[in-house]
Amino acid sequence: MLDAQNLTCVRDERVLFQALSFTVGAGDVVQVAGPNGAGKTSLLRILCGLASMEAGQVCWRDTPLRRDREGYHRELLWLGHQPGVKSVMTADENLRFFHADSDQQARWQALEAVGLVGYEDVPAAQLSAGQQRRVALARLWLSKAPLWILDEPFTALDVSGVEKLTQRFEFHAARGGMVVLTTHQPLRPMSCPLRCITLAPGVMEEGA
Ligand SMILES: Nc1ncnc2c1ncn2[C@@H]1O[C@H](COP(=O)(O)OP(=O)(O)OP(=O)(O)O)[C@@H](O)[C@H]1O
Repeated sequence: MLDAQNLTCVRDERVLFQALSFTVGAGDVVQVAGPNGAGKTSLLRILCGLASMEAGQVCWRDTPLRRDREGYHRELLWLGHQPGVKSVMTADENLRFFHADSDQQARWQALEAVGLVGYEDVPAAQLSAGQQRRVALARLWLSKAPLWILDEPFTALDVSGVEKLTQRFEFHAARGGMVVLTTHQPLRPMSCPLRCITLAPGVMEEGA
């Protein structure tokens, strides 16, 4: 469904990756790994159509992104490595901002799923770093997008937060969803196919 074809990315005259190809199919979870500066965020932003590349193309459902960006973005949920919440808004208002068609019950259930019962009406600025991250991640319980591209979603999460999120990935994949994520920590064995693409200077590997 998501098809990365011969991607080459150069930043500051340095080749981050070259002729990188892979596909992400229904039910796949793909981890992009590599040391700081290897190009993980750059790759994710290219996959989202948010950054340029020197060569290659990304296709979604056999169509190059440049031909139907709007259609692609309707099927994509992208969470960058910042907490991704608006600090003056409450947790509930943040979810309503991104999912205007959601009802309050669904939003509160999403907040409950990420362990934020009792924090629905608290401004994000008054939440801890991990709680702010959980507000952003609550979108994964509201979104109907089949493709999730997530940059370091585990950042600032405690052990229970990591486990809730991992279970959510398994749930999503079991329904034919797809997840592409970066993380510096190993993922536990999952009930769905998990692949790893490792970026490192001069190395590009794909492994199980
Ligand atoms: N817009 C840009 N302009 C110039 N250089 C950039 C740009 N974006 C990224 N880079 C450079 O590309 C390299 C890769 O950055 P990137 O953020 O993709 O790495 P990363 O693997 O996600 O790193 P980290 O694990 O630290 O998050 C870095 O050296 C960075 O300075």
